[in-house]
Order: sequence, then C-alpha cells, then structure tokens
Amino acid sequence: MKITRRGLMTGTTGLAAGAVVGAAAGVATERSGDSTGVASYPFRGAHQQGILTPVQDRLHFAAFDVTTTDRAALVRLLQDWTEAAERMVAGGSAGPVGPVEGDDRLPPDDTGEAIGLPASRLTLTFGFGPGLFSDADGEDRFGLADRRPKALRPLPHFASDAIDEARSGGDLCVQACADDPQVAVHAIRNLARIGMGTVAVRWSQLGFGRTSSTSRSQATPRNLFGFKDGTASVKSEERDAIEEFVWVAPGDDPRAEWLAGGSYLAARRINMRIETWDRQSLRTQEELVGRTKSSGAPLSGGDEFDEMDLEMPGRDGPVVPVDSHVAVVHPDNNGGVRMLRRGYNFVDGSDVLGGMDSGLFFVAFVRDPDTHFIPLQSAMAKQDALMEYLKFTGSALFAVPPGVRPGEFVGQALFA
Ligand SMILES: C=CC1=C(C)c2cc3[nH]c(cc4nc(cc5[nH]c(cc1n2)c(C)c5CCC(=O)O)C(CCC(=O)O)=C4C)c(C)c3C=C
Ligand SMILES: [Fe+2]
Repeated sequence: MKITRRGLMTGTTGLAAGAVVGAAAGVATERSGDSTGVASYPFRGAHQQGILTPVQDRLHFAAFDVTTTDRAALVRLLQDWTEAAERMVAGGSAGPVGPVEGDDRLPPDDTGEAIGLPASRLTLTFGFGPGLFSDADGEDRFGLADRRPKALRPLPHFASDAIDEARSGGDLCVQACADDPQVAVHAIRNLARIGMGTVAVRWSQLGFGRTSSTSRSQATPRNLFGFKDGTASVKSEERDAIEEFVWVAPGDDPRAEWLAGGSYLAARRINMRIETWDRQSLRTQEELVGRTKSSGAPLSGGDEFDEMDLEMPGRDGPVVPVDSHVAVVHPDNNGGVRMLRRGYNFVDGSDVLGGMDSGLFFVAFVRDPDTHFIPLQSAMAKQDALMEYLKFTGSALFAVPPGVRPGEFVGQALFA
C-alpha cells in the first residue's frame, strides 16, 4: 500500500485521510530520493524512532512547558500525541479526519501544509524534562517525583556558557526529523495545536544539513566549520556499543525502571564564530579539530575511519594537539565513553553586528549523562582550543522513554 497524503485524500486506499498507519518496518518507496530507499519508519517498537534511524536532512525540535496541573490531562495529551504521531510518520494527517475532509463549519484536525507531501522519512521522538517530575520549588506536580530518573536534572553551568534561558529546558520535547522541512514543521505545529491548553511551546529550533551519521551506509556530512562531523559517532550497526553507550539498561536506575530501553537526550545550541573561523589558516583549523578538512582523517594519518594515535610525536608535542577538539573528547581521555550524536546545522538570521546567528544544534543520545556527557562537556569547556570559536546559547536534558508497544501511548510505563 502506498501511503501519501494525496493518495489518501483521493481515496486510493479507500480510507479516510490519516486513518492509515504504517505497520511494516521501514516502508520502501518507489522513488524516495534518498540513499536509504525507505519512505517511512514504523512508530512502534522496542525503542523510539529517530535515534538509530539513519539521520534525515532536516530537524524541527520543540520543547514544551506543561501548563496544566491535571495529571489526567497530561496522560490524555500523550495519548493524543501518540495517535497523531503514528499517523503523521506514516504520511497521514494529524487527526483522523484530515485537513479538508471534515465539517467545513469546524477547524480542520490537520493544518494542511503537508497535503500532497510524502512521509519524507519523518520520525518523532519524545522526551521528558526534569520539570515534569517536580517544579523549581521541588513541588511534585503530577505524582511522578519518586520516579524521576537519577540523572535527570537541568544540565549544570559549564565554564564560558552564555545560556539563554528562553532557549533552554522544558518539561517535554519532541524531535521531528525528516527529509522535507515542511513535513517536520507540520508535525511539530500539529502536535502543538493538539496540546493547546495543556502545553505551550517554550522554544524550538530548526536545523538543516545533518551533522552526523547513525549508519555506516550514510556518508559523513559537514558542519559549518567545513569539517566532516559524525565520523566516530556510535553507528546503528555497532550493536554492542549501542547497548553500552545509548540505551538505559534494566537495573541501571531502580526507581526509574520505566526508562529501561530508553535513553537521555542532551541538547546544546552552540553558536559558531564562523567569521573569525574563516580567517584562520587551513593548518590552524585542522589543528583545532585534530582531523584533516579534506577527508576527515586523524592528523596522525590514515583514512577517515582509522584509529587516531594520540601519542604520535609531532614537532611541538603530539601531532594531534592535546587541546584539539578530538583529543579532548576522545574516549581514551574520557574513561572509554562514546555517544550517539545527531546534531544539525542552523542559521537563525544575523546578529546585531552583521554576523550570522549560526552554529550547531548539538543533540546526543546517551545511557547516562552523568558519565557519558557532562564530563566531556566539562573537559571541552576547560581544555578545548575550539572553545574560542564557540558560544553555548541553549541547553536542555530529557529522558527519552523506550519504544511504544502496540496499544500503548508514549511513556505509558511512567504513569502505570
Ligand atoms: C560534549 C560533547 C560535544 C560537543 C558539545 C561537541 C561540539 C562540537 N563538535 C564539533 C565538531 C566535531 N566533533 C567531532 C568529534 C566529536 N565530538 C564529540 C563531542 C562533542 N562535540 C565527540 C564525543 C566526538 C568523537 C570523538 C572521537 O571518538 O574520536 C569531530 C570529528 C569527527 C567526528 O568524529 O565526528 C568534529 C569535526 C563542533 C564544530 C562542535 C560545536 C559546535
Ligand atoms: Fe564534537
């Protein structure tokens, strides 16, 4: 069955628009326009989609404040979001009726800007922020406080952070990734519309040109410094590494067993001083990163995916400088830990000085932020020569519940 919003609207499936959901694992497309050969991914499974899924080209990420005090309303929202998400990732509309099929005296249950667009490999990934468990005064908002995962706290302040609170935190988050920005935006917009009166968008971020790859079948993309980014990120083919570094395991956190099979999502909005960067010599740029700009190979030699030799002597110390980015965050200098990175480039117009408000919206999925993320971010803040070209302007941490099983809603085990 071919599922497109247009196909559904013209009745080729014989079903109401949006009523159909993809059941097969990764519905193949006749003409997908991407290297994966897949048009859509199933919403339900052991783990949420949008983590191991081959990274799509576009992002719309939104963080929400929960505005209700009613636990039942929060549960209803998650049920409604689950239904809408399942329809939209299959290429259907947000509501069961559709953008133009309903009673014309009522607002449509889908906003319509995705009419005619295919699923575009849309994935929707949901997360819970610390504020869902208790508010700033420690008040238990929804009877969930004693189920808060131990590592789910606002990220600490790191040296030279310039965090804008209006771009940080949030009680809930939704990561929408797709190959078409209109499809990602449509999904977030409709989830926000469905949540009216229960949640309000706190901040959101658009991203383009994925800065990572989650599969060996994907080429490594480039960030706005012009370097390949994502080379050493955990790949979906690395089964042992995924268990060790990405998924929360049963027994990791006895009071938050509901999170087993899930993960933590660390988000950092990082402005890049690209105008200053562009004035640095190629050699300086490569020494700041620790890899070559052309192939992404370590400065110690070899090809992109070859092991880096952090000890190889150069003229003034190691050939991969000790304060280069890759040396500072390398597993050998951080207790062996790795992370699955899934960031995007962004350009949000220009700043008051005529420079571009641009950078990298860093997203990483980790098993435990206390051991797999915070120490690396601290090391970067203190020792990384790249920091001179970076300004951290947003910050958030979310617990990402496990996958949604048939008949369940997202995060159901937390409310059991
Ligand atoms: C705290 C975690 C990290 C932040 C924040 C971060 C920001 C950041 N990174 C680049 C560019 C590159 N990063 C690369 C590798 C790399 N980065 C991190 C962590 C953070 N980066 C890790 C764990 C690694 C892998 C290290 C390893 O195992 O070798 C690379 C090299 C290519 C690659 O492996 O992806 C580049 C390039 C920028 C520009 C940036 C902030 C804007
Ligand atoms: Fe990095």
